[in-house]
Amino acid sequence: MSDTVETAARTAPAAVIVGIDGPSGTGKSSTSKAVAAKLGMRYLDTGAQYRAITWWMLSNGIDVDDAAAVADAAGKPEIVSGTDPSAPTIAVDGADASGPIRTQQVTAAVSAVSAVPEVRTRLTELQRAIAAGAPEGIVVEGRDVGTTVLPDADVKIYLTASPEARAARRSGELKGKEAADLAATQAALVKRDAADSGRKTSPLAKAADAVEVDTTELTLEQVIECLVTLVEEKRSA
Ligand SMILES: Nc1ncnc2c1ncn2[C@@H]1O[C@H](COP(=O)(O)OP(=O)(O)OP(=O)(O)O)[C@@H](O)[C@H]1O
Ligand SMILES: Nc1ccn([C@@H]2O[C@H](COP(=O)(O)O)[C@@H](O)[C@H]2O)c(=O)n1
Repeated sequence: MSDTVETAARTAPAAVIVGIDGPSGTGKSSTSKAVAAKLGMRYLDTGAQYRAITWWMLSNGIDVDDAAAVADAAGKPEIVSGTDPSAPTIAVDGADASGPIRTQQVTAAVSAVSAVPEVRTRLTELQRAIAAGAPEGIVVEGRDVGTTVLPDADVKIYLTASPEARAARRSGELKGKEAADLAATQAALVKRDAADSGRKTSPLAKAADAVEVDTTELTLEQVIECLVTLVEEKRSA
């Protein structure tokens, strides 16, 4: 081995796998993307994949409350995630789905679809394959990354925040668009969390070895800094 190659091998940061879970609106996407971008890692939004399959079900006339029908169709759509943290993408059957998956209709239906075991099996396999194919390391965010998808992840984070803070953040996003009032936003968040935590298969839960970070009183920048420090400690260990 030449000196240059030897030095590069010694100084290259370890490719770590980071799992970030937590309830809706706690800041998983914003912080995961920023941490991955800062550290030169890939980024995977598993929620976008559940939204994508939900959008496909709705677009193809599948009754999302009919678990058997959803299970039968679970293998049909092709879901492709792009993992560049500065421009993550999601495509269904070759078409960009990044806009349609964020509609209220999809948000209202996604918990019913994500509760179906056949859907979870399909997407969990896809998520593991994407993580295994990321030599730079990857930040994967969702609801069951630390408990089920990547139980051997090097760093596990569980983000929380009060329902009031989460609703205020979300209402800020909606301002001028849908003018959702704070109470309705909070009720919708709490309802989705209850469904996601209460399902039988792989519910939203904190892994026993996850570090819990309450972001209620923290700015986005403070959360990013905290997570970058945790990942860097692991990479240099
Ligand atoms: N610590 C913070 N302080 C203030 N605003 C924040 C903080 N973290 C995130 N936000 C803002 O809150 C909103 C929700 O954040 P984000 O989409 O990252 O949450 P999430 O956990 O991924 O939500 P979901 O699970 O519903 O996709 C965004 O507008 C984001 O900019
Ligand atoms: N690992 C995951 C990730 C997401 N879900 C389901 O998808 C919904 C949408 O997630 P967002 O992060 O985009 O809000 C979420 O409410 C869950 O129903 C999941 O089950 N597992």
